[in-house]
Amino acid sequence: MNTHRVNDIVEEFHCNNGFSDLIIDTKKSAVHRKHETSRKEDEDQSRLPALEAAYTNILLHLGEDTHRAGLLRTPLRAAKAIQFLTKGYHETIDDILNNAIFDEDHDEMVIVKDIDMFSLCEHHLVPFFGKVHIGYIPNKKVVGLSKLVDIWRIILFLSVQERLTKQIAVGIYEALQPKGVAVVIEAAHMCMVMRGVQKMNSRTVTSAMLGVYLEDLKSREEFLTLSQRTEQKP
Ligand SMILES: Nc1nc2c(ncn2[C@@H]2O[C@H](COP(=O)(O)OP(=O)(O)OP(=O)(O)O)[C@@H](O)[C@H]2O)c(=O)[nH]1
Ligand SMILES: [Zn+2]
Repeated sequence: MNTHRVNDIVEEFHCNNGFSDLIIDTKKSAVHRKHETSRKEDEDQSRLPALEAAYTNILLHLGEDTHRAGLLRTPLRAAKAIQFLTKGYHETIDDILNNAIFDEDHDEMVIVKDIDMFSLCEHHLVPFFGKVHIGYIPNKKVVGLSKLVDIWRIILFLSVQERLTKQIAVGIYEALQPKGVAVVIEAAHMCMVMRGVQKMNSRTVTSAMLGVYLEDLKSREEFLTLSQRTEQKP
């Protein structure tokens, strides 16, 4: 594998996207993490009144009566909901994977597929959602399978599907240093379903490949075949 090439791709990704400290973090101590979590909870709390006021304003500009019973607590609820739906800003792939990486002499492909995902389209602030398939080829280290599923929690923020796909691949690559990482996302964009072109059944498929998946066609094909295969139910 051409390690330099992968490192260049990873570095370029950080430079172009400017959120290296968002998702790919250097190893942090547990105490540091706890401290950061409570600092971010305080930050969220302090931002609630402004968000609440903003939602009141939106409702007013939609011509709503913000004093009617059904809407009285809506701005606060909506403010808390948007904070939840963007809570990925506060967590990193390293936070999720780091405690469950262990030594294992396994060098065959591992695939976890059909992971439910939700995110918000940064153009229209509406959801896109679907499935993530993740494959990696270990390099003496494997990660707890449920931790890969947990990645759905940290991809809650404003994004576009292509960037998000690469972000997951780069995050796993940096945390696990495997021989290769492959990520595919298949998602429906509500901005194309509920408005715009109104295509109910359109799906967007994006992929990101790093390490051996970049150069070895067989590994890439094996991942794509296995991740797309629908199992027959007994
Ligand atoms: N590449 C990419 N495009 C996206 C994603 N989410 C939304 N879009 C597109 O972003 C584009 C924004 O285009 P604009 O013309 O600026 O906005 P718009 O007038 O609201 O576009 P329409 O959605 O076509 O009505 C649209 O083509 C959307 O379909 C995404 O994750 N990736
Ligand atoms: Zn959109």
